[in-house]
Amino acid sequence: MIKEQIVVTSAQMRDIEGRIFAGGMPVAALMEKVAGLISNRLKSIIPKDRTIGILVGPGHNGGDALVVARELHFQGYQVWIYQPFPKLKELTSQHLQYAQSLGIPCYQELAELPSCDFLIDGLFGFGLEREITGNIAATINHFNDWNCQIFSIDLPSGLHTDTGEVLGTAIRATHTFCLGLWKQGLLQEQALEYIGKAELIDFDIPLADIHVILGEVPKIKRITKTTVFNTLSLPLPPTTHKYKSGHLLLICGSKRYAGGAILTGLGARASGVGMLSIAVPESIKPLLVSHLPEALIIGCPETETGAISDLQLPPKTDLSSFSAIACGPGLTTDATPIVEQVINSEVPLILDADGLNILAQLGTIPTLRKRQNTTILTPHTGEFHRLFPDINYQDRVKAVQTAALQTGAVVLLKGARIAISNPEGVVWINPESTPALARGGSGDVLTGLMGGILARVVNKQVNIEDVVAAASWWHSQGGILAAKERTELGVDAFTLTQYLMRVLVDM
Ligand SMILES: NC(=O)C1=CN([C@@H]2O[C@H](COP(=O)(O)OP(=O)(O)OC[C@H]3O[C@@H](n4cnc5c(N)ncnc54)[C@H](OP(=O)(O)O)[C@@H]3O)[C@@H](O)[C@H]2O)[C@@H](O)CC1
Ligand SMILES: Nc1ncnc2c1ncn2[C@@H]1O[C@H](COP(=O)(O)OP(=O)(O)O)[C@@H](O)[C@H]1O
Ligand SMILES: [K+]
Repeated sequence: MIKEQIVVTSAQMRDIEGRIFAGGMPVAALMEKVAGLISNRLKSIIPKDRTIGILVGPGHNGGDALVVARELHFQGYQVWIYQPFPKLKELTSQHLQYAQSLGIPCYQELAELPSCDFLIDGLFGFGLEREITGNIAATINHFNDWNCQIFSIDLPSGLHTDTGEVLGTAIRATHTFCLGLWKQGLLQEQALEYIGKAELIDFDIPLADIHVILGEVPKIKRITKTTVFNTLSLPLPPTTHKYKSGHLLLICGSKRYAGGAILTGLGARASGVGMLSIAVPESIKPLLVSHLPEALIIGCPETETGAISDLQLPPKTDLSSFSAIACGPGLTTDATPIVEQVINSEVPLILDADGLNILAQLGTIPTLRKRQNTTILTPHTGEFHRLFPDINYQDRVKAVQTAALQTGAVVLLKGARIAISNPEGVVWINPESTPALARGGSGDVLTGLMGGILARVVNKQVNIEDVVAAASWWHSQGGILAAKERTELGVDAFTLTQYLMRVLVDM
């Protein structure tokens, strides 16, 4: 387990910190070390002739900020300190006293503050547990209106360390230096507008202490390139053949939503799956053949509305012939019997889009638990709400854990920060993405890609949540790469499919 993958709550961080101190590390020494690393990072970013305002809170986040102030002062920066609190923790108070003795200007009143080019936010860290109100709230809003870059220490002051919720108000940082281990709140969607560019400052927390608190395999993890690479099962064995690289059945599309089937197929193509079969209504079969000549397109009888009415598989084939099924994009809700049929099969199954809407209509979510094989559900927030109206998705990590526990499925909640949970509550969070993906059809691409990876590796002793994580990461990285080359407006879903392979090339 690498540190970049580990995610902690404030209680876990406090326990880990407690072990370090109990082991003999002096608190002041650790603060000195951490703040030294932050100062070095700032020196590499901020030119020497700039003025830096340091915002100091009552706890050790404020203490970190004061050590940073002192170090930057010695490096020749113009520094001032703003400290509005009547009472400080002892160590913080000592650092303030020393900064004052060095002649660093210290202010308690907003009105007295000189201007500056950069702000360092050391108001609150993981010790913030209640709403910020009154003067302090007004102060934070005031600094947000200064048009300058803000570097937050540990996390933007005002964010809940675990949920990323704004507690009253919060600093809108342009950069966040997360200390030691990733705090869960920084990976939650609602924190996104506040954290800017986030990076981890690794201050050598012993792995042994982490393992004692989080277990050998932590439950909540951040997806990294390494996770993905291990799951993709590369390089291919030299003697492989097409049926050893998985056979995916996609069930998707309707006369109304033919494009969704093409996009799902192109997503699956990018996965490198050995065999791809795509069941669609008969009337759109020629269209699919023209876009995916390598796939076996199964034209099915259709309803009057142009949805699949009967899954007519080729002779000598039944659902168990496939390594995995991905079902849903573009089906319309007229394909209800098909969704019931795949749920009743014993094949590893991904349900997306109308597959989920039908599931919600059927009201048979608990029957998913009876499935003998893997089930993966990939709702966006609207679909999630239809499926799980009683689950509050404000804390997305808790929400996916609850949904996975209820269904026995691996649940992926889409959005700017995808969260994935297996029924045991093992969570992956996708830490990087791009709003360029917020366009119709990009979810269809994800379903196809995930289906293909699942079919390829399902019999290779991989964890299913790792497969889902790998697909999410790959999909997001495709979006990021495409947006870099084509701008955020240039990433339509078809274009996205063309960038997926490039992600692997660059890996
Ligand atoms: N973990 C590590 O290994 C290391 C951690 N380090 C650093 O320590 C930070 C955590 O420090 P921390 O525990 O002192 O808490 P912190 O976030 O500074 O603030 C809590 C203070 O705020 C107050 N307060 C709370 N809510 C309030 C409100 N709404 N309005 C007003 N006041 C409020 C509360 O006082 P209270 O009134 O509750 O007594 C308390 O005094 C951490 O983020 C990191 O930067 C590094 O130095 C070394 C390595
Ligand atoms: N703001 C955003 N930032 C990053 N990714 C996003 C954002 N909004 C949506 N996405 C991603 O785009 C995809 C959209 O999927 P979905 O809503 O199912 O679209 P569709 O059904 O039209 O294909 C998901 O992978 C989702 O995580
Ligand atoms: K902070």
